[in-house]
Amino acid sequence: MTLPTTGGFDKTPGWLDWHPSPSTPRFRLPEGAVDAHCHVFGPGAEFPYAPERKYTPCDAGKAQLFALRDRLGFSRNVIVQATCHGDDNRAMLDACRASGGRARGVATVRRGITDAQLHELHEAGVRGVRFNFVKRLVDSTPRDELMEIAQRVKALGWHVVLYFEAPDLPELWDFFAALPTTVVVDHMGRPDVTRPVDGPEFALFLRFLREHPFVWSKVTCPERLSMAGPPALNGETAPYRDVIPFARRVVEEFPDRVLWGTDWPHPNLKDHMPDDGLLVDVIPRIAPTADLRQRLLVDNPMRLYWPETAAR
Ligand SMILES: O=C(O)c1cc(C(=O)O)oc(=O)c1
Repeated sequence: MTLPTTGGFDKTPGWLDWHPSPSTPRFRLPEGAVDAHCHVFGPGAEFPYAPERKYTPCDAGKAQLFALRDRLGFSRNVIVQATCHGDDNRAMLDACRASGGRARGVATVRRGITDAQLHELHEAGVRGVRFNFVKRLVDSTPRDELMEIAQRVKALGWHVVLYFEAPDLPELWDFFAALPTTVVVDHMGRPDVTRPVDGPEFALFLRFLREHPFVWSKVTCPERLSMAGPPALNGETAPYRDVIPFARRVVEEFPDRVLWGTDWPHPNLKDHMPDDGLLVDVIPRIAPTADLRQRLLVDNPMRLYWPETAAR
């Protein structure tokens, strides 16, 4: 068991480190399953955190990520650029390159990036860019710049990953709807799960998916969205009961446009750090049939990130 380092950086006060000894999941993942949302942090001594970051994490490097992948039973990872690295994609690219083709990436880029640099990212395994609208994580989201980037990456066959919170969807709707390529929403657009799953807020998110067939959703982060728990700790077999109906609704209505991921190493959790093995055991509760699980964990992420080898 290795404990996380920080590479000389001071962690944000109250920072929760990744779980040191996740349990082996009881649920057996289908062959070829993809963890389609995870991050690497540093290590800070090799890949320093960005000056403009809003938090300083513990290190969570590629070796730990690949060890977790193997322990949980995943075949592949999609590594999403974390905001603590700004638009310095080196840690994520290094992990993709070291994965032997088993990791693809989602980058953060700015307008000044050249075509040659974009091609370099593609060579390393990047297949998307992330636009972040969560105010506690980024300072600005210039829409003309984002639209320009979206147009450029469309030409490479990439998609756009969006991170926003449910109350902001009405205001962002038209901009999102105008994006020219496939769109993947992080963490179901962060619904308030104390509200009814049939209520107006989540209905708007479902309508957004229904009216825009190019929009996908990650059914991720019950540990982040849950208000009532119980947490995925100490062998709990039915954690995060309040989030399950939301994720299940999305999986059942849009089975070909959903992705699942661990969100390891779970940045900015305040309350508890989940046991990632127990988090994997949530999957059959949100995707109750083998067919839904095959699409969620294998077919959909393969189509988006490894289209050259996807079966269907
Ligand atoms: O909610 C968060 O704090 C969070 C942060 C990041 C990031 O810093 O990139 O990514 C996530 O998926 C979630």
